[in-house]
Amino acid sequence: MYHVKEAFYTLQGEGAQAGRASVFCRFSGCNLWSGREKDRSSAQCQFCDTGFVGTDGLNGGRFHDAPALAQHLHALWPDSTHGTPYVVFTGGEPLLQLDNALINALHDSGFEIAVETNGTLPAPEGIDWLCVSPKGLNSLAITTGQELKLVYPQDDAAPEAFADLAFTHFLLQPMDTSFLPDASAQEKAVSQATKYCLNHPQWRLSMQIHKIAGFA
Ligand SMILES: C[S@@+](CC[C@H](N)C(=O)[O-])C[C@H]1O[C@@H](n2cnc3c(N)ncnc32)[C@H](O)[C@@H]1O
Ligand SMILES: Nc1nc2[nH]cc(C(=O)O)c2c(=O)[nH]1
Ligand code: SF4
Ligand SMILES: [Mg+2]
Repeated sequence: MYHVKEAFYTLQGEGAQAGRASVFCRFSGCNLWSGREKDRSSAQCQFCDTGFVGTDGLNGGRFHDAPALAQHLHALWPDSTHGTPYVVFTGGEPLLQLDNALINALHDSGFEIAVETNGTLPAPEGIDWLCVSPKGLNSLAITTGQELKLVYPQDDAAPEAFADLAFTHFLLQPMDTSFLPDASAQEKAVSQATKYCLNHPQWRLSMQIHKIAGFA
């Protein structure tokens, strides 16, 4: 059984694939936060910008098997004659639920598969684009992939700790603090990330373009 908070068709807003048409599948649940505000200050990840509790979002629900979820996601892709269908599994933490059966079912229906993960859990084989986004002191179970996208700044996770890992792309994403107690940290995060990328050209700036442009 797969628990999906929401699923929708949009443009990837972050990272090296920003701007690409994508079906997003947001799984319910995370291993670093319950998703409840009362637990945020004691969570292992405290800056999350996402709601992932339950299955009540747009196109969300409980799916009994991989073919059922694959069919549900395929129906959200608008045009099977042009371009390669692209699905982004996110959450919550998608590696709590994504398995070989679902990867095979999506590949069978022609999808290229991307994953956004906190990197603390092992990944199944067959993911085409793996984006790891480290969270504080939580140790990484995944140290290779296409993209290392670090939310910046984080007290316990400096870019230097990840710069030698085997990723193709390295991105710094300014922390969105607009919903946190210190909302004014936002502007500072953008200027600090910009400065870091200028001084360390291995790293690229990742702005969250869906928030700037106002889409999901
Ligand atoms: C909501 S997470 C879900 C996937 C996975 N649990 C993870 O943390 O990578 C999706 C992406 O949003 C990023 N993110 C979460 N909160 C953020 C914030 N306040 N500002 C900027 N990026 C954030 C995460 O680092 C991750 O790259
Ligand atoms: N457009 C858009 N791009 C995204 N990239 C990563 C997202 C996420 O929440 O994982 C996200 C999202 O929620 N929306
Ligand atoms: S690990 Fe990802 S989904 Fe979990 S709380 Fe942190 S940002 Fe949110
Ligand atoms: Mg998001």
